[in-house]
Amino acid sequence: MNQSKEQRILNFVLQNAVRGDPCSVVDTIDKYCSQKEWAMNVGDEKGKVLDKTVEEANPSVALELGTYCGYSAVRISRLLKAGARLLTVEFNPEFAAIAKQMIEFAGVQDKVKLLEGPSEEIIPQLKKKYEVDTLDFVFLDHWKDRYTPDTKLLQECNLLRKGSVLLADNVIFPGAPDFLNYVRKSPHFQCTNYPSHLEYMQVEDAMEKAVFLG
Ligand SMILES: Nc1ncnc2c1ncn2CCCCCNC(=O)c1cc(-c2ccc(F)cc2)cc(O)c1O
Ligand SMILES: [Mg+2]
Repeated sequence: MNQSKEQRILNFVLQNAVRGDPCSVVDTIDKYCSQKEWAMNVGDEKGKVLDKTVEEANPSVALELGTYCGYSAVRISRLLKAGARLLTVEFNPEFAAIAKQMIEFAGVQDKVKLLEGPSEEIIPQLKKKYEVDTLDFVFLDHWKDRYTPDTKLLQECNLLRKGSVLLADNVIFPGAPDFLNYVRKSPHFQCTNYPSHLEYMQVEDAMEKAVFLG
């Protein structure tokens, strides 16, 4: 049975990156996906915006919606302080299996907890089952039409506190127009737009930061 693209990406990392070195894993995925096969990792240009936002937030507890191959989970967790943790949610079992291996190869498995399932099921479990009080940082990179309902769900579940930082990928392409509308119109969020480009392409894209005001 021939391999999936995600399996080919993982194999390229296992053969070319340095085990235990998250930066080399990130760079190796970018090399493969810019030269061989496009894939929907956040990529290096938007990845630099992600890095700056994570460093500014300096989260103790971070959530990622949409793990895919683990590129942004490795990218985020390499910046976390000692004792901080990233919970990353993946719906697709094949992607989750690839991401688990990617995270372990990068050596960040002690900082990252991979949760398999749909975000709408996992979010309501975060407090009781995963011992989360509130989230300091949330990276939205899953189905674009889930950004708004899941943001509302995070609020309803009291998972946000004054200063919690949401960062959303792809608000231009593929686009998340209702999310932009929702957070920009809401008195509970302070929004900032970061124009960029779709990963590995010259297509316009952007990230949106929405800080919860309480
Ligand atoms: N826990 C959960 N709950 C719900 N859905 C969940 C989930 N966990 C995962 N998913 C399911 C998300 C599937 C991937 C989401 N990301 C995307 O769909 C995405 C697509 C593009 C793209 C751009 C140009 C093109 F021509 C084609 C595609 C680029 C991106 O940066 C993207 O992030
Ligand atoms: Mg994305």
